[in-house]
Amino acid sequence: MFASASPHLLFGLVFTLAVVYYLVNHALGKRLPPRAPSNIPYYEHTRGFLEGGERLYSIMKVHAGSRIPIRFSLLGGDVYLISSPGLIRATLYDTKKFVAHYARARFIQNVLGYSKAAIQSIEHDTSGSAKDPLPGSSTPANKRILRMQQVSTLDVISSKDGMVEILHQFTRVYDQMLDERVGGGKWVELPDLYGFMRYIGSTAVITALCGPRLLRDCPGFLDAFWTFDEKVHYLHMALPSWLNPRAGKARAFCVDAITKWRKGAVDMAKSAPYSVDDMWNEIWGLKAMRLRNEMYDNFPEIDEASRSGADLGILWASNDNLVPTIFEYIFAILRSPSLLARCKAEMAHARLPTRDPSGMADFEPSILIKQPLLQSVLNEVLRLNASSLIGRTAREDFQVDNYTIPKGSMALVSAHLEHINRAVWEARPGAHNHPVEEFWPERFLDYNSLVNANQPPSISMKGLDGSFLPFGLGYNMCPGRHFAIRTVLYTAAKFVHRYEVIPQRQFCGKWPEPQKNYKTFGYAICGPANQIPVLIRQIE
Ligand code: HEM
Repeated sequence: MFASASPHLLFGLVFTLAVVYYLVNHALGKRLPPRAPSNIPYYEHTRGFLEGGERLYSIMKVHAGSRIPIRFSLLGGDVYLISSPGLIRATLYDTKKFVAHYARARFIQNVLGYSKAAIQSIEHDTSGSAKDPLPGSSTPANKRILRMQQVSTLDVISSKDGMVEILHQFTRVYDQMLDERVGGGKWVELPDLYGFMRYIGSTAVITALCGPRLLRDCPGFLDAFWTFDEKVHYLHMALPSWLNPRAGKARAFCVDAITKWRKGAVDMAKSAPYSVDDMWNEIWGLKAMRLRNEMYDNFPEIDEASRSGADLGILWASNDNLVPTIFEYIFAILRSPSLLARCKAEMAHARLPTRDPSGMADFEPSILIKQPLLQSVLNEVLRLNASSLIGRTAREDFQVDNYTIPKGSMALVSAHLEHINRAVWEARPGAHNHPVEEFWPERFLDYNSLVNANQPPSISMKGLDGSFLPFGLGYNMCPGRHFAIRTVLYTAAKFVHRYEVIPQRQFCGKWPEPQKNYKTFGYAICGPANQIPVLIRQIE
């Protein structure tokens, strides 16, 4: 009875709220942006946002290149899709007009399971995360949680020392696991290259951030983590847990494991003192994880489960984009022998004298990131696969031509839609023969400014401000981007030098055409839809 009555009640309530909202805005004379057409108003778009994946992709993709905001009416309120480079710059660069933390708060409450009391500490902080509080904020310094999160966590991750340490820990674990599983020179069958890389990659990222204990003490963590990852869009809509019990169960499993891990760290730190200068140790992993725990001690209203939910958020943000990007990058160059050869030639500039007794090739990340083709391929992989919806909240009414996005509304920017805007991408020099759907490794190279034909082309991002945004834009853009870019290039350089990989027989020796998995559309890099069975052997 309850099960059948409650959706109708919910629908009735939300419908009434939506009508009131519309009438109030109309009475105030505001002209809202046009509503995205739908066959069944409210239901169709709500369903798209709920189900996420292909359905969400299909209701959004028709608006690629729109020059005015589009309104999606959901049960629960409107959201505005912002498109076109100028509007995107206005939305994402100006933190006085649009702020990130209300969208983040909604995410951590619904997806990460923050308690109501804990979420209030964020909602009541009107000061923003920058050093200087936002104008008009009266939040006292000791309640500036957004700023404290920035300093304890995001600044450490994005600092040079932090980045170097995470990269070091990541590659140490990654290489060791590759060695154990596919080292030794014999052909090894892998039923799915992506599944294999996802397992190794997420083990390495989580160890780099939390040290070895979390995964060692909780062997089921990775399975639960990737199930949670698939359900993020569902949790975000805050529907009753009985509608999708797997989502809540996967999150609860991860949160419990993180709580045990953090309690273990606090206990161990009492008997095995560490240096506060340690950027990484086995107790806490990266310094940021210790600092954020100390920070939460200032906020008694943030209970243990909420702290663990927030830590789960850091693990999610660091894995869900990076891990599929490493795969997509390696897969893109493995599939084309000529591209592989050209990438290897650029990787050679960064090759270091071998330090490893096994003779394993080593590379200098700071040189890899300067190689034009390697960068162009990475940008092209990100262009085609990034799918994040970047959320901001309007602090004041935002006027676009005759339309108003009302104060307090949620604005969304879709990285993917901007990345397939023909008006921008196909107008770039040399791109008229390369439609936006095509993977064109040279898309970001500038052949036009070459003085002579022997000179290698350089990378060009000209005209792309507001159009290329795999890591977001502005003050709140991804703090892990420097680490991510180095990690992808470094891991790929080692992988393609050390291993030979061939597709298994069902593809008759040919690589399958990449098929995208849209399940995580809106949140993360879209990985492959199908399993890719391969044979792999160590050659160096
Ligand atoms: C290819 C890899 C990655 C991509 C494409 C990516 C993309 C993004 C995007 C689009 C955002 C939202 C930015 C905005 O709102 O403007 C974001 C936020 C974030 N990313 Fe990344 N990311 C990647 C890797 C990483 C890594 C490796 C880490 C950690 C080591 C990380 C940590 C974070 C965190 C903590 C946030 C939230 C920041 C905040 O709350 O302000 N990301 N990322």
